[in-house]
Amino acid sequence: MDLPKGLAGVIVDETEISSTAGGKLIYSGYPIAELADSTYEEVVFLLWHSRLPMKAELEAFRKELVSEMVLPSESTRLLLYVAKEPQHPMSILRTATSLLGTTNNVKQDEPPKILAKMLTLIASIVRIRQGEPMKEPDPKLGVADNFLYMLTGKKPTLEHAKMFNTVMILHADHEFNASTFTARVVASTSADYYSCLTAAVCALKGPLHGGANERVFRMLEEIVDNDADPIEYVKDRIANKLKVMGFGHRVYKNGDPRAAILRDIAEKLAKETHNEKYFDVQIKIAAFMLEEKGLHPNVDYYTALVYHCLGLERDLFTPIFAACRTAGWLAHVMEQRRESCLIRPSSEYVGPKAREYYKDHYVTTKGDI
Ligand SMILES: CC(=O)SCCNC(=O)CCNC(=O)[C@H](O)C(C)(C)COP(=O)(O)OP(=O)(O)OC[C@H]1O[C@@H](n2cnc3c(N)ncnc32)[C@H](O)[C@@H]1OP(=O)(O)O
Ligand SMILES: O=C([O-])CC(=O)C(=O)O
Repeated sequence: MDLPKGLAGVIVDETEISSTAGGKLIYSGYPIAELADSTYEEVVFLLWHSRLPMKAELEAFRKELVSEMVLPSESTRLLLYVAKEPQHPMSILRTATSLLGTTNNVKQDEPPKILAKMLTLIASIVRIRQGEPMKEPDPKLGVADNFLYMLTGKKPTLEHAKMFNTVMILHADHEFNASTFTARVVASTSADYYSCLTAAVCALKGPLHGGANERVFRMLEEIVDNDADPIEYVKDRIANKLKVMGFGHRVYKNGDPRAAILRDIAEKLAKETHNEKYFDVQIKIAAFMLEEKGLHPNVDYYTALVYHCLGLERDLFTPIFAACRTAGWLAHVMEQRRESCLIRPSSEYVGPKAREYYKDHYVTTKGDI
């Protein structure tokens, strides 16, 4: 049977949350380029309620999210223990997400609290690692602004906050990507929110999915630090059958609509923070990949440089992606729960047939008796 590998192109269910049909990304009907100027909380509201919030609703939602950006003391205590270990922050996040679901006072939490606490978890991992005290959220700021503040310990400028809002919005959802689908499978068994999110974090961690952004910047550093020729570097990877991280996409074969927006932000920030050397390398590699392989940059490619220019360390890039995508994961978990239908596909068995155990067992154990 000719099966589509990795479920490529297979429509497994309906969703009202987002669509990539025709290579265009929309959240609940709105084109991503229009939403990019919004705030993260407005977009989260849209993803969760299928409509834009009224002014008062939005302000109440912002306040609720920001006020919940503190961790229960049990989580902080355990996090202090786990986050001190020299592990990748994505591994710590995996454990910490699960941990969040075991502390009694958040067990029954609803999505706004869970989202706020996921952002705080990631900021806490950073602050603990740096041996710095946690910053309290500023009740006057928005969610993305506060998240950036808590990550870096510095109040962001208006322009940086706006850029970070855009990045968070662009990462908030992407229909049935691998981590979201994972969350939906877990949700379909009626498991709790934290089980769904822990599973989603695990799926996002891999380099073919969310783990690519960190590897993009590792590549840029290797090239710049060694004064290497970017094209020779990439040619070498391709000759060795290695992927060039940040390129290609399962659904966008003619370009990722988010990449153009992110490219502009990366260019502006690179100029402002004197990181043009990385941006120049990115432009050269992007031109080569298109020309030679017909592959376009995906969402991870320019985001890596944006995060670097905002002062964020390379191994935080994927956890920050997880923070942004938590909004989408929760939207899909809620939608899947409403459906209340177990996801359990079928497979075609291609292993050996019609074997006889007693006969084979006699043969395999004969020599041992
Ligand atoms: C948030 C996100 O998850 S966005 C994706 C982030 N991941 C990355 O950036 C990792 C690099 N990219 C990839 O591994 C892939 O492009 C994926 C996994 C994202 C998409 O994979 P698929 O849709 O299955 O495409 P597939 O892997 O079949 O690629 C088709 C062809 O392009 C090649 N190709 C695809 N991406 C790349 C790449 N980044 N570098 C080099 N070659 C590539 C494949 O080797 C394959 O070539 P072949 O036909 O000669 O075997
Ligand atoms: O949709 C996908 O396959 C990958 C993803 O999560 C994204 O591009 O945001």
